[in-house]
Amino acid sequence: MSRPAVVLDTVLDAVGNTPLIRLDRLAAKHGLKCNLLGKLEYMSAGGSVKDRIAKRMVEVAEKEGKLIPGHSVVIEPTSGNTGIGLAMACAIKGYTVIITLPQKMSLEKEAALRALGAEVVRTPTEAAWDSPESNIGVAARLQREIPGGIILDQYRNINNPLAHELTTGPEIIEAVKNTPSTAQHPSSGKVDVFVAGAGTGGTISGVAKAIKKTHNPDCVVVGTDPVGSVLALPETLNAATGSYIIEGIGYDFVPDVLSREEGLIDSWVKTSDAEAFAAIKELIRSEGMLVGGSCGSALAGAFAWLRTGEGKKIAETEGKNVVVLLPDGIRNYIGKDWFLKMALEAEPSPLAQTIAGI
Ligand SMILES: C=C(NCc1c(COP(=O)(O)O)cnc(C)c1O)C(=O)O
Repeated sequence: MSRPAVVLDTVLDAVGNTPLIRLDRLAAKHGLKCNLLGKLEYMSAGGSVKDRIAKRMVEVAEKEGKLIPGHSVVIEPTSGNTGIGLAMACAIKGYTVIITLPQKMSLEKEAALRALGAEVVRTPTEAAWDSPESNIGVAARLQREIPGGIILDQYRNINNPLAHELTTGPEIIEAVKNTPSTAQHPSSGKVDVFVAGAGTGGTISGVAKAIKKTHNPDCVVVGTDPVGSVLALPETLNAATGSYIIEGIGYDFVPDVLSREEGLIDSWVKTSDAEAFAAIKELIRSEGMLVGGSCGSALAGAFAWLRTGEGKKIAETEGKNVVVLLPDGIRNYIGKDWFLKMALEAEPSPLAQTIAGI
């Protein structure tokens, strides 16, 4: 998996190719006999899984003649990470970029966007997706009014899920296939379960297609969706309403790129902020991975699915490979109250007491 030791042309050549890492300590804490593996997307150049779609959407738009250097203004509604990926590409390629970003999203993401040269327009978090005030509505107005304005549109653009069908999925498959089964780490040699959260749904849809079409049609794909979002199926799962703090996942509409065809996403699990924060704390502490909020949602959803029914059987079977997509890292949230509370809250430890006594 490690990158070839060659000089890369630009940072865009360092997008993706992220590691798939065993979460053995965490699996043991949860009594899992199966393999729990984390796809660590904060190791991508821009810091998240969304780098991949940003790179592909820009490169395809250029090939199609839709992006003209010195003329085009890239405008995108985003919860931040897609924007960072786009701003990274635009910084290199010389396009102006405007990002519409709901107030809820972190200042850290806004700072990264502005450092990359993007203009950032904040929009009300509570605005419905189809209202003129939403980040989608404001982006549409800016595109109409600004000469050369173009929205690459992660919610409809087929290059969103395609980026994952062509890169994220194959990387996961290759990593599992290339890792031999050993006495210490028995492996089925297949991706038996894939768990991911959904925002646009591009990641879970694209990876699921790659795995089921080219590798293991029997892989169980599990989507996780925050309480308050409407992406899960059956719809009855979405009865509870309300807001949530975790960024990047869940919506009040179903994006076009979220594939809902029969047999692609097999199950959905609803997750709460509290479950996500607890899972992040465990993951950081057990595995040393400096992950972001939605990683906790995906992990909490995985643990919930592995506790019941078919999931329980998988959990109790040595060698089964359960892959969890971990979308970004703490860089995006390091100053957020929820993160500071989780990281700094006093936990009486003998060592702390010893230190205090010195
Ligand atoms: C939609 C956007 N982000 C998706 C995202 C997701 C979901 O990825 P999707 O492929 O969009 O379903 C999960 N976690 C984080 C931290 C994310 O940023 C965005 O950045 O505009």
